[in-house]
Amino acid sequence: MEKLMITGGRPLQGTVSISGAKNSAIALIPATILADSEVVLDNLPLLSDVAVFADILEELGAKVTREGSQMRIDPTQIKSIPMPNGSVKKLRASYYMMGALLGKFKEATIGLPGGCNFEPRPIDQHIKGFEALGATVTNEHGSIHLYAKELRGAKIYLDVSSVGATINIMLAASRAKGSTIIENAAKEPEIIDVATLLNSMGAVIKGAGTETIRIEGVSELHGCRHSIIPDRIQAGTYMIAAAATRGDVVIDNVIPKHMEAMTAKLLEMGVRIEELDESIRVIGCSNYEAVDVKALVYPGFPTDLQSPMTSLLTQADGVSVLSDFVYSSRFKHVPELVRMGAKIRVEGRSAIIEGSRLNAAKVKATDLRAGAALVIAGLTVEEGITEVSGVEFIDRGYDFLVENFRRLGADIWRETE
Ligand SMILES: CC(=O)N[C@H]1[C@@H](OP(=O)(O)OP(=O)(O)OC[C@H]2O[C@@H](n3ccc(=O)[nH]c3=O)[C@H](O)[C@@H]2O)O[C@H](CO)[C@@H](O)[C@@H]1O
Ligand SMILES: C=C(OP(=O)(O)O)C(=O)O
Repeated sequence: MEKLMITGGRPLQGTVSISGAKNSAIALIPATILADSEVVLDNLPLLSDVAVFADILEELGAKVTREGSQMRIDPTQIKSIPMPNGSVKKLRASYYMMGALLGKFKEATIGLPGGCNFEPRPIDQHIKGFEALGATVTNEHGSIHLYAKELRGAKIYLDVSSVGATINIMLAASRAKGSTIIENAAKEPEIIDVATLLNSMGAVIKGAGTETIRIEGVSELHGCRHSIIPDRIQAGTYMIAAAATRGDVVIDNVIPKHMEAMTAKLLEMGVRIEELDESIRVIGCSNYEAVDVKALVYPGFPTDLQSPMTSLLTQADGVSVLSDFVYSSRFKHVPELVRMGAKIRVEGRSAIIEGSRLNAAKVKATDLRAGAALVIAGLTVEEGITEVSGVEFIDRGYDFLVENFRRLGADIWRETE
């Protein structure tokens, strides 16, 4: 096990380049199962979740070769073997194996997903979608078994606009007979990315990025080459870190449109922002206004940036209220920040944050974004060494985190626990 050691108090300066989006990558890799020839994915992030997914596909019989940020996947030998345990338990997005295998083989057995369990994360909307397409879904000893004699297009209204359910239904419906309409679909940019890949593979998907997605099923899908969109959550994390350390950082290889909710909040706090075509410059200052933030589905403020934002709001003057309307109790970072001297209390789905100076402490990341929040908090501390354990969670979503922060002037390093 490793931990991160941070001597903070240095304003971050320079340029950081953002890699491909985790939440796209881990949907695109299983999507390639549906193809009947090689798919090449470019701009892949070097994350533990991506490595685990490559292992899962290899276990099923795919040939996976990786060179830097490119992955070539030859799915021609894949079989739908039951995967009740093992790698699928290591990550949340293993649920995409259900949609992909059901679409291709009409049958799958997959263990319930693992990943960051900051609160119960049901998959009832995924199941509802598969059943609407004609599958029988049973839960046997913690594994989901799916079977369909034939998949038929259907109209599916999602009770919550779930990212995972929207993508999973797109995967299965791409190979169903007839038309599927998803209403109240999630609109996150990663959904457009998955639809773009599937369409390049020969699928017929319209409306991705809106609340109504139409899918005309096709009988086969072929290989293609696809470049993954930049990771808006990594980008937002570095924007927050730049502001929190009162630094001056250019965040490169981003789509500024994807960052609007983040940018708007930073501007409201008094942070200076300069936008170019594919980069955003964040210039911090000595005093920030307290603001209220509501984490919502896209294009609202992302729940995945809620924890890092909590750390920044400890640096504002006055009281901020940060509410999460996607995950009501995603506050495992709060007790750890309190150990660092933060004045935060949680009331219902909100964190009430009073500006305060943070001090060095030994803290523990219990999920990915809680980890990012603790690193940002550590970067603001002027005396002593902050120790963040639970690095394996952080490695799920941030490649080259230490290298990137060091290049920006931070004093941060890994140590074995
Ligand atoms: C791999 C991936 O892309 N992960 C992201 C994805 O997770 P994930 O796809 O798991 O999140 P969802 O969009 O499905 O969840 C949104 C909300 O819907 C609820 N819900 C979801 C599905 C369901 O069947 N029933 C149900 O009630 C959840 O409990 C949550 O309150 O979107 C989340 C919300 O933007 C992000 O935090 C995650 O980083
Ligand atoms: C919660 C997250 O990811 P996952 O859904 O993969 O656990 C995240 O990226 O913040």
